Amino acid sequence: MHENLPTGRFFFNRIFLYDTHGNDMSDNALDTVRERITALDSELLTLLSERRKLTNEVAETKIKHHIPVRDQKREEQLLVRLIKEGQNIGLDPHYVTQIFHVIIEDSVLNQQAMLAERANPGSTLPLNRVAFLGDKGSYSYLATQKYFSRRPGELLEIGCQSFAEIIHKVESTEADYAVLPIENTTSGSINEVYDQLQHTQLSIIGELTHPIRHTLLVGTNTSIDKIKTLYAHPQVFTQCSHFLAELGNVEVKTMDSTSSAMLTVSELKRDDVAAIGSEAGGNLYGLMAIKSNLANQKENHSRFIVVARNPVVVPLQVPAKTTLVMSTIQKPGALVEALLVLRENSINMTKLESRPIPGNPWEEMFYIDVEGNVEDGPVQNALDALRGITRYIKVLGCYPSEEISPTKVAAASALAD
Ligand SMILES: C=C(O[C@@H]1C=C(C(=O)O)C=C[C@H]1O)C(=O)O
Repeated sequence: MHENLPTGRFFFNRIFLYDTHGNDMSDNALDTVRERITALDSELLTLLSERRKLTNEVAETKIKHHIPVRDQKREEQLLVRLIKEGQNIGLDPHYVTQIFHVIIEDSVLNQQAMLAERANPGSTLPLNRVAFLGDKGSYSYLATQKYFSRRPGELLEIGCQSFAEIIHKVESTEADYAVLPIENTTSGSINEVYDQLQHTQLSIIGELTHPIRHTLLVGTNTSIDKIKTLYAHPQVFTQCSHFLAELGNVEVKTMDSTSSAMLTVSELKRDDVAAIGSEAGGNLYGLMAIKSNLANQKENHSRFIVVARNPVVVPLQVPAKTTLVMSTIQKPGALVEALLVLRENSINMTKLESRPIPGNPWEEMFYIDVEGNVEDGPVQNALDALRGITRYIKVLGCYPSEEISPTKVAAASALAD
C-alpha cells in the first residue's frame, strides 16, 4: 500500500506520511531527514566553491605558460570516471553528465574571464556602470547580473527605455558598458539592435547566452481563465504566440520592457491582468507565476552582446569570436565571393544577418560573426582579402566566445549501457 514515493493523506484531520519502505515519516521524522538534506546541500555548495577556487588556480598556470583554457581531453577523462563512479553508487549517467556539464561550463567561463581581465589590465573598473533595457527583473537585467558576476568591480545598473538610449549612455560616458539582446532562438534577430550597431563607434567586447523562461505572472490570487489583459514586451509576444492563440480573447498590451509589464501588473493589483516575464524577475515585484514554459520552443535562449567605448584584446588561449559589418560591391555573386574568403582561411561563420541601409533602397549591410581572433593570422588574412573586394568593412569587435559546447563522452555512454 505504501510502496511508492512518500505519500500524504488526510485522515481525521491528521496527515500521515510514509517513506518508500512504509515507515512513519510524520512530524519529527520528516524534520530530521530534511535537516540532513539541508546540511548536505550546504556541503555541496562549499565543495562547488572550493572546486571553483582550484580551477582559478589552474587558470593562473595557464596564464603563465600560455596554455589554452579549454582542455576537452581532460574533460572527457573526468566525465568518464565520474559517470562510472556515479553508476557504482546508483546515480544514472545522464544525471551525472548534466550536472558536470554545468560545473565545467562555469569553470571555463570563469577562467576565460580571468584571462581576458589580465590581457586588458587598465580596463578593470572598481564600478561597472551598465546600461540595459528595462529595470530590475527584465531579461536584460538578469543577463547583466550574470555577465558581471564573473568580473571584478561593483555593478551599477542603469535601466533604459530604448536601445538608442542604452547606446547613448555609453557614448556619452554616463555608462561604461551596455548589454543588448541580439538574437533569440525562437524569434530570431533583434533588428533594432543591428540597426543601432550601424551608426555607433562602440565595440563589442563580450557575449553571453541566457535562458529565457517565460511565465505568466499575476499580482493577486487568480486563475488563467479570469485574465482579460496581458502586458509584455513585443518580442515576448512573438516568442509566446502559440500560448496567446490558445488563450483566445485576451487583450494584449505591449510595453517597453518586461520589467515595465511586471511593474504595471503589480501596481494594478487586479485579478484580471497578468504579465509575461521570468519567475525570478516577477519575484522582485511580488508577482506569482501561475503558468510556466510559455515560449513556442522549449529551448528558448537569447544571445546578448556587451559593448564598450574601447575594444578589448582577447588572449589567444581563449576561444574568440569576431563580428564584422560590411557592404559588398553591387555585382552578382559579391556576397558569395566574400564568404569564400572565409572558407579559404578555414574560418567558421556562426551568423550572417542582413539589414537595409537607410537611404539606399535594396542595398544591404551584412553582419557576420566568425570564430577567430582578430589578432590571429587567419582572421587578419581574411580581413585583408575582404578589404579588397567590399565597398565598406569594419570590425565591430573581437571578444571571448561564451558558447561552451559540452564535451561528448562516447566511451562513457557505452559504459552506461
Ligand atoms: C580546470 C581546468 O580547465 C577546464 C575546466 C575543467 C574542469 O572544470 O574540470 C577541465 C578542463 C578544462 O577544459 C583544467 O584544465 O584542469
